[in-house]
Amino acid sequence: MKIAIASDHAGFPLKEEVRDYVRKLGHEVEDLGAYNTEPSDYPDFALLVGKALIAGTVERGILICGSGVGVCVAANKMPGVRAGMCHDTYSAHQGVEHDEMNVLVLGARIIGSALAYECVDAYLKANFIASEPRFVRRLNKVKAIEKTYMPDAAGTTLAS
Ligand SMILES: O=C[C@H](O)[C@H](O)[C@H](O)COP(=O)(O)O
Repeated sequence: MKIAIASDHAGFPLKEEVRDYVRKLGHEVEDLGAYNTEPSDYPDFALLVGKALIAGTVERGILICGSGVGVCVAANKMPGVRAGMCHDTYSAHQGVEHDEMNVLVLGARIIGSALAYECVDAYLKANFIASEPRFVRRLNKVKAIEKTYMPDAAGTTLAS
């Protein structure tokens, strides 16, 4: 798969490790920064990953900040982006299988790299279970909310 990864300064050390790990798994990774620990603003990086998803240049995203909260909130402001903060492997695969999560969010000040790798593994191996009507019904409801409250974004959302 093609994956976009980005972090702010707080997420930078973990982002470097996760990026290398994802490449080792055989995926193509687009590293959208940050490129050092100089103080930066997490929305800038959430925006870059969201834009790559919306443009269709990547299939999935990974975002990292200090807690994970900031990039998660910011990414979910973009149509078609379904970001979930997962610090356990169950959420990391279930979020894709049930909710078609397309951005995995990690908090670099919360988890260590070993658990982060396992979460990334679970996330990247998982697929949305489109044959399950209840998951599709719920996802369509999420999309309907998006359409209602982001009407100006109609047409810019991701194809699912
Ligand atoms: O949710 C926000 C993120 O965790 C940021 O990474 C965090 O606020 C950065 O904190 P500081 O500017 O104190 O390094």
